[in-house]
Amino acid sequence: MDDLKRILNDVFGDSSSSDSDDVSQSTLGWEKTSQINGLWLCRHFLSPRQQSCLLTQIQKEGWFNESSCNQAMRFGDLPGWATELSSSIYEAILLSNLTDSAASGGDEGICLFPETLLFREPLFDQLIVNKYEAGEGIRFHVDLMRFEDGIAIISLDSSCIMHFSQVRMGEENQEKSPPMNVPLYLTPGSLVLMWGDARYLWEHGIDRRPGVQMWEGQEIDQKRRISITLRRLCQNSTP
Ligand SMILES: O=C(O)CCC(=O)C(=O)O
Ligand SMILES: [Fe+2]
Repeated sequence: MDDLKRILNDVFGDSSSSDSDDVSQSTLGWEKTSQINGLWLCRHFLSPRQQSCLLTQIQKEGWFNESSCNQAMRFGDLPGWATELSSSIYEAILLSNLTDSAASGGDEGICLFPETLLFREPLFDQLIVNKYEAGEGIRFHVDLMRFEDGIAIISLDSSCIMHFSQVRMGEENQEKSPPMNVPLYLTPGSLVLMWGDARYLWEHGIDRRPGVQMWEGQEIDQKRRISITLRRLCQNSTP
């Protein structure tokens, strides 16, 4: 129990400290997307204070000083704040596996992140920070094969809908039925974990053109959005 408390304090701070808006164990819930294996969302992974700390760190990097620059990439040694973020993700998964019986048990269908991925070292060695202005998104894609399985995405600043669409294997299938499309509502401070089917058999994309970002009949207010994607390069790949 003491170990759990220590991990909780390491990840989210001491609940008796003044940072009372930080997310605590009781609010850290994981949602599984029922249609897609290997896709998990933790809606309240970062508190507002943690989000603004991260945004300050990103601003300090100076990557987006030029308005024409909307993406920064790092390989190998990541900035300290990204390494800390990676540790928080690791510890949050480990903790949830320990405390939430629904997420444990080693069955890949219901586990948050397979242990073979969780216990690799380092967990992540590649970072992409994307900056999207209102109306900007990212086309449907499967992340490049030079990255291993097991990807984490943090959303900051503005909400969006990420859509997942089944990868089409052959033309024959394409004529039969439209691909299944699954929307995922990403709020600031949320964490997405993507592995297995979600990483290889589904494309993901974000279309933020006016009129497209609809959720429960309402259009989402589009502002600047920052995302942090953490991945690991395949061992035989060069950056
Ligand atoms: O911005 C996002 O939330 C996703 C980014 C992404 O899919 C990528 O960089 O491959
Ligand atoms: Fe991606």
